[in-house]
Amino acid sequence: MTKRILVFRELSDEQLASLRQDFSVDYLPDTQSADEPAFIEALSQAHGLVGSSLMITPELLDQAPNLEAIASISVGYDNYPVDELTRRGILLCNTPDVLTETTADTGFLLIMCTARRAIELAELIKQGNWTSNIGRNLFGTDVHGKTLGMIGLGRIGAAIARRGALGFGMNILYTKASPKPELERELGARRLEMDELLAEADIVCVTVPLTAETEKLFGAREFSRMKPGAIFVNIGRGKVVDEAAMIQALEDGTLHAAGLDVFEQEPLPAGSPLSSMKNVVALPHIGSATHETRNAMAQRAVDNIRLALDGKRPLSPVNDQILLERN
Ligand SMILES: NC(=O)C1=CN([C@@H]2O[C@H](COP(=O)(O)OP(=O)(O)OC[C@H]3O[C@@H](n4cnc5c(N)ncnc54)[C@H](OP(=O)(O)O)[C@@H]3O)[C@@H](O)[C@H]2O)C=CC1
Ligand SMILES: O=CC(=O)O
Repeated sequence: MTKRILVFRELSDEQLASLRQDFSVDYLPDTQSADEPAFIEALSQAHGLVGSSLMITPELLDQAPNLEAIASISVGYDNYPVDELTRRGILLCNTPDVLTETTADTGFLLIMCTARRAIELAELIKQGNWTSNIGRNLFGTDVHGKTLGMIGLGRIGAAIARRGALGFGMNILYTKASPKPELERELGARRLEMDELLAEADIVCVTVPLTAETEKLFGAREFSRMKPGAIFVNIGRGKVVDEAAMIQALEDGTLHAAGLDVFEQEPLPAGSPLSSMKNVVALPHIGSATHETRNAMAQRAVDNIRLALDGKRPLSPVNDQILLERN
């Protein structure tokens, strides 16, 4: 029997053709919500799913009696009910590593743009308002030589810290990660308690995944413990931060500026104060959004789903206890 795959994000022609050689493929790359009838119809037949960003609920899984594997085109998997997938024997795969450096570039872009007020000052020119020399009121702050506090020091966190330490001579602090002796040697990184890090860091950068433990990890209390003039960057997930508390901290000056690629609700709702605050650089979740990296992520997902549906070990399984139980 030919297995069916529902692909709900764009793949290259070559990737799609390679899947079509061996599987029956339903291709719905423009799916915006898992409620769409065409998606539900294809889901009811699917043995495999390939896509990203849809909230997959247990109720939705009830409508997928044949489902064996999901290949997410993302490294984060907070939109999947992992325990429920495992209970049902459905293998979940993600795309670690291939997006690490690109996402770290975006993290550093946020650090640079926020500290040097690059977007705000570029707008000055676009709006025809560069009429005299820039004065102190528009100066930024240095990045080189400053202290970078990493919340999470996994793949992406380490890649950002490396840019900071080796490229910009920054001091690296970290918390919310197990000890990393190699990075401590390579980068001179120091592991501190959260409050100690907040008191020392000039720039705080969030790279932890969204989990039950990290949800609203950052709130009014944490912002109030940051150094005056410090900058906050979030490249992890929006819900790790209490967004209302962050807006309040930005408004009352507790927090100097923020660089954000992720938000509590995405797309950012029209009218969110974050879309118009001068001391905020907000990007539309573009951490990994380059041609090269999105293609590599899609290829990883294609490879993962093929291996999983062939009964082999995928390249990057999330709930690989299923594979152990099978053997
Ligand atoms: N903005 C964007 O476009 C993108 C955002 N992301 C986000 O970045 C996150 C991190 O990716 P990546 O660096 O590859 O992941 P890793 O798993 O390599 O790193 C996660 C880091 O967070 C730490 N951590 C702290 N608390 C927890 C917890 N409760 N559960 C799990 N980890 C915890 C880990 O600690 P330890 O070192 O002890 O394991 C680790 O240092 C993704 O999950 C995703 O949410 C990813 C890609 C693009
Ligand atoms: O947010 C992106 C991801 O890959 O996770």
